[in-house]
Amino acid sequence: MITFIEFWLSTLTLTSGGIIYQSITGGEYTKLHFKGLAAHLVAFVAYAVYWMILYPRYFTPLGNIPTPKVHTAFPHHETLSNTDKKRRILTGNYPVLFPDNVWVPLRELAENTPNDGLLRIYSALSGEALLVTSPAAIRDMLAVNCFDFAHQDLVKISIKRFTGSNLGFLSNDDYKACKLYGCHVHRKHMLPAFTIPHIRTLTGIFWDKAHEMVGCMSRDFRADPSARVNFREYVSRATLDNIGMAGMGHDFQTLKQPNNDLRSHYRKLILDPSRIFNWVGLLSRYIDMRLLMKAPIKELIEISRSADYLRAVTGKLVHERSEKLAESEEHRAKDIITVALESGVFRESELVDHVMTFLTAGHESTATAFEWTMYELGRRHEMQTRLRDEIREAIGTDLTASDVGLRVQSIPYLNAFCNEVLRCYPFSPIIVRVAKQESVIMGQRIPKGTVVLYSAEVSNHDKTLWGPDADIFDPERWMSEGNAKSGGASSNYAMLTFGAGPRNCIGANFARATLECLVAAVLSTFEFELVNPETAGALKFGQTKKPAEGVYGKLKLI
Ligand code: HEM
Repeated sequence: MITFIEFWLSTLTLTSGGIIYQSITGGEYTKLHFKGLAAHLVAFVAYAVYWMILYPRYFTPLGNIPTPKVHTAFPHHETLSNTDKKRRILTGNYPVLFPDNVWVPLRELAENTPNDGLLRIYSALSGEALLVTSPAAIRDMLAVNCFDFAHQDLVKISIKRFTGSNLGFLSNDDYKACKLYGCHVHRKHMLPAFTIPHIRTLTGIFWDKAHEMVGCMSRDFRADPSARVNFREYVSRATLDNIGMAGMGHDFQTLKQPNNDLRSHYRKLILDPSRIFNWVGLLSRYIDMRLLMKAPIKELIEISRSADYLRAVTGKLVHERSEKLAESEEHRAKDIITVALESGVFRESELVDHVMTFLTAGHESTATAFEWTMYELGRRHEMQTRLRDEIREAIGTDLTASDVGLRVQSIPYLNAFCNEVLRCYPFSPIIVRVAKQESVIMGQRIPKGTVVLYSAEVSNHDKTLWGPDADIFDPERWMSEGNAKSGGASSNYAMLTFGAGPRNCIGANFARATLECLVAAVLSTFEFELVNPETAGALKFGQTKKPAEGVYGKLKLI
């Protein structure tokens, strides 16, 4: 349906077009023209006043839910009184229109505003959203009523342009619309490829890629032992090649050829968030995303071109996989696409969508987890030494043995360390959903259209769930008896790095196993310390939790 702003813009264009036409042709402006313009102005002001001032105070159906009365402040504002920090019409509970990392102030708001599991938050132009904070509320949103909450159109439409109708963005509506198979069926038939037993069969691939990455690092190190190493540069290639091999049995070879076409297109698609999307995001509240995405903006055009390139490559690979299936290669580890093809459920075009999703969802997220692991290890030498000793004891000295990848998976301290990194550095610290139909969370009616958020950053650091040391990086919490899976948290909904419920991350086991191989490969070959300990932890602007400048290490071969 056409939005108010779209209607307003069209009629404004007609009215002002009339005036311009009259002035060009020498015709007379009528009073009616100017009354029309004035009416537009009044309608716009009334619209803005209602939604930005009156609605949040008097008309919202969520008015009984607690909301912070203040906006979070920059550090230099700490001396301001609460009156000076009052929630603002333009920036809501945030200090600026577009905070660099929106989850940082969100955590402060959640910790300082007493609530029973639901919190009302206001953002740019007083946009309203609910944050679920307690395990009971998270369970209702992500498990009990999970299909009532879909991704925002902004995310769906922009990502769907290159991933097609992928797993993550299918909602109940899509399910009904899908003539042949629905998302539940897709996920069900994709799941066997992501179970722990099947991931164990892929660990040989994960290890080979990790080992190859370390080979590249060693070669560069020998060429210049004093060089500082940017871990991102290596790991982003390793994880891309890894998904190519484990996903489709195809080596993208970006470790061997860092600047090949595939990688440069991929970088355009994923690695460079642009501030322009802040504005696209805001406008999408008022104007249909499909119109916005057609805007002739350079970044959008380039993204579309790169998406087309990657889809063409993926399409070709899926087709080759499908033909090869007839030849049956029982002796080899089965890549994800082969497992999916064997189910007989998927069309080739659907598999292209899924592979594009795996590339999008799985590559950068895993690479970033590895960067944060290097960041923590580089600052904690005793932990680095302990981890190295345990890794070397478990895998021995023959790093080319066929079962190294598998042995890496059962090193308790490595599991614990990686879990702690994933807890403290969730790649998607905040996930935004929209109620596609009326729903209920903890007995509270949630009207259709309500924006509902869950935040791994908030929940993963919640002291009521994790204990008073929730802010401290401590792998030991995963080592005590019975805590290997829970980290000692008091709820199954305390750790949200991979989401929760039926639509959680399908690739969580894949990501964990890959990460552990990458870390083990580096530590079994090098000792290292951080070159930039003061700045490596600074966050990159955007929706994901990434180091801004990269984590740089000074290596020493062992
Ligand atoms: C450290 C690495 C990773 C992190 C932190 C991560 C995080 C997440 C999160 C939070 C979600 C749920 C989003 C929501 O609630 O809407 C998700 C969904 C998803 N992830 Fe991951 N992910 C990672 C790695 C991977 C990998 C390696 C793959 C595939 C190879 C993958 C594939 C997917 C897919 C397909 C979905 C959508 C699932 C569905 O809706 O049915 N992810 N991921």
